[in-house]
Amino acid sequence: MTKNAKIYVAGHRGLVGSAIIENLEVKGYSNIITRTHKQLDLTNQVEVQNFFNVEKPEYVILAAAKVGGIVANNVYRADFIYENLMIQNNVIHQSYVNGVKKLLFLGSTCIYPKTCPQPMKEDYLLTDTLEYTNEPYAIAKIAGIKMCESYNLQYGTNFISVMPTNLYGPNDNFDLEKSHVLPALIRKIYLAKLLNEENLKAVLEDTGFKTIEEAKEYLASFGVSKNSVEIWGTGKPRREFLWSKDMADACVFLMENRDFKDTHVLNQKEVRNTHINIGTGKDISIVELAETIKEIIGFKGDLEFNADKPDGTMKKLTDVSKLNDLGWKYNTSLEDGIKKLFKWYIANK
Ligand SMILES: NC(=O)C1=CN([C@@H]2O[C@H](COP(=O)(O)OP(=O)(O)OC[C@H]3O[C@@H](n4cnc5c(N)ncnc54)[C@H](OP(=O)(O)O)[C@@H]3O)[C@@H](O)[C@H]2O)C=CC1
Ligand SMILES: C[C@H]1O[C@H](OP(=O)(O)OP(=O)(O)OC[C@H]2O[C@@H](n3cnc4c(=O)[nH]c(N)nc43)[C@H](O)[C@@H]2O)[C@@H](O)[C@@H](O)C1=O
Repeated sequence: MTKNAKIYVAGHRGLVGSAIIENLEVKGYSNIITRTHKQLDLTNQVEVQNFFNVEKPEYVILAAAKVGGIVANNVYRADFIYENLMIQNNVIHQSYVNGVKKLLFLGSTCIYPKTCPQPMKEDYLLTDTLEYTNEPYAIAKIAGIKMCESYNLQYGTNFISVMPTNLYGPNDNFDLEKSHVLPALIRKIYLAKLLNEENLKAVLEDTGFKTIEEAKEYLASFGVSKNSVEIWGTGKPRREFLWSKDMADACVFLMENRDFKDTHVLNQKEVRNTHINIGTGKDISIVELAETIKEIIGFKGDLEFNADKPDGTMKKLTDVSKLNDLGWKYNTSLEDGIKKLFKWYIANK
């Protein structure tokens, strides 16, 4: 990629897209194009076709998607499969039609089987059944990988699929129902601390309610009170977390250094080199994560585990040897990342 190459970053206001824009700008890329969801609905085939016809991007980073935590995935199952399939079908196909030189598609580690051997190697894709809570989303993501693979094989395109582990960072979603665990716990534990300190003005500012009774009732429905915070599930599942800016650095590194034109077929049926994991290679239990966040925020109350909420996959740890062998490693420790995100939340909420 030359520094003035025309690069379209889809989903530039999101957690991943915003980090990718920042990384590209720091590295000197000067011709980045973006559209908000309102300006260009990527589920709309005609709008996407017109956009590509007019703009003719040379490179595409597809970070736009319907994204959410375990409960959002489980409840809004139809939206997750429909919107993700439509977005990726439109963008990947128009990238082929318009001669895009390289496209990066973002999948997720939920594409691997529910009881996958750990750490999860790229080759474990489609070796067993998926975790049910996020099956529609995972199936859409697998379709995206297979679409890139198929276009590479049939049309000689250079479409790269990456499978990032659980991400967190600036512009994360802090919604108490729909977000992922890390931002959810930062916000819940912070609000419990504010209640505990009787800092009611800050509670109202954060929640947007007019009266403290309304705010307390709302927070109680998510298990947040001055003495305790509810943690979904048993706390036993293990997750691997990567700081979004490290993830963005890995994506740009791959755009600059990796060709997926060499996707190849083994024995006429087995395909290798279709996607690559992005992670740290280190995991932590949800109990340990909650304790760490509690310590960083300075909340003295209890953590209460609600086993009526889903645990999801019990362990998701990526094998990152492929990426490490290419010369990329993560930078930010989980503790530093949580401190930075808490600071970001206070400044931007
Ligand atoms: N967050 C995580 O832990 C992980 C994320 N990923 C993947 O990374 C990618 C980015 O996720 P993340 O940054 O977290 O998600 P966010 O929800 O933070 O951002 C998603 C972006 O997509 C845009 N978008 C959604 N629907 C449409 C649409 N129909 N048309 C146009 N734009 C749309 C949104 O635009 P707007 O803001 O304008 O609504 C938003 O900018 C996804 O593919 C996701 O699967 C993979 C692994 C983990
Ligand atoms: C990125 C990834 O994200 C999702 O999968 P997930 O890893 O299960 O994501 P999660 O962050 O929501 O939960 C992780 C664990 O944490 C527990 N947990 C405790 N307390 C809260 C809590 O308050 N909120 C949330 N969200 N989870 C909580 C929760 O019960 C679970 O055991 C998928 O959408 C999937 O498709 C995907 O790709």
